[in-house]
Amino acid sequence: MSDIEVSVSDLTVRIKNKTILSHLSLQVEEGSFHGIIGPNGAGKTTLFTVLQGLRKPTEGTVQVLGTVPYPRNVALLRKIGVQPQQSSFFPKTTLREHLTAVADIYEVPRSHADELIDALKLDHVAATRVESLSGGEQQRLAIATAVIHSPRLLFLDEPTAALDPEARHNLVSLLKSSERLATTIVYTTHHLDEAERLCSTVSILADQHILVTASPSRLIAQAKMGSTILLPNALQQVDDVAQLVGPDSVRVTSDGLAIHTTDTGAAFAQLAASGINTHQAQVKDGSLEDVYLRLLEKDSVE
Ligand SMILES: Nc1ncnc2c1ncn2[C@@H]1O[C@H](COP(=O)(O)OP(=O)(O)OP(=O)(O)O)[C@@H](O)[C@H]1O
Repeated sequence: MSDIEVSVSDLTVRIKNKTILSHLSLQVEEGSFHGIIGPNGAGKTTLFTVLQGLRKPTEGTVQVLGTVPYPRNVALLRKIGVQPQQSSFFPKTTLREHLTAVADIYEVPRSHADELIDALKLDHVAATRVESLSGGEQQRLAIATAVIHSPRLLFLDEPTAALDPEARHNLVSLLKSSERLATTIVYTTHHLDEAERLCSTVSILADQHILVTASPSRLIAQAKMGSTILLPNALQQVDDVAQLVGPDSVRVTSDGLAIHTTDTGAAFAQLAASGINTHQAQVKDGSLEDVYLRLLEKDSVE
């Protein structure tokens, strides 16, 4: 069994008499890529500030790498990595000068800067001033800054926010080879496709606490979401299909008939036996986004 790198038990955070987090519990295992996902204002950043020792818990216990992060613990700071805001880069320096200065502050060899420039594909802009970098390059520099001292645990708060699709794709591919960055990564995102691709474990934060923690595949399997079969050439047979699978399981979409099923094999056999046109049919399995939306819907009803 892996060690627990972050352990939060019954955490409540109140800011100016407003309860932001209430009775929240969370465990992050060593070696995991742990995503915290939740709606805007759910308290993800607040949770990060508590884990990083920037905010005192109102109630509950928090341990990070076996120690209490608040009040700020210098020994712990050397073992964790936090991506800085772009406004925290040293002004007027080039990318390489910035990273070298951070290496000096942490008293690690300056060669770390060059290794990260290479690993994060920043060679072509190493001599560019930090304020002239593109959004994607600044985001990669922020990650390099966070990991230059080889932290065990890395916190990334929406690292791919505000990136164009190509820059986001490139950063996600980089994060996927995360063993270069840190042993354990805790990150937040609003891109659920990205979380499904990257995370070994996902926690859903809503209604002031963690609703569920599991691997994306387990969450999808447990939710028994079923699959959607898209039939682009069967629009004229909508009545026959509705009779066959039930009217609640079929929808007319601009791309064709969409059938919801929990047994794709049986559904195809049934459609073929009834002469439904299955030419160019596509199957889409349930996604983390489907599970998330369903959970939040249920949570708001309860
Ligand atoms: N210093 C503060 N004073 C007052 N309210 C605060 C403070 N910090 C956070 N909050 C409130 O706490 C709630 C949670 O904010 P937080 O930034 O942690 O959410 P989040 O999940 O990170 O949101 P997002 O996904 O939009 O970034 C919000 O309602 C926010 O307004």
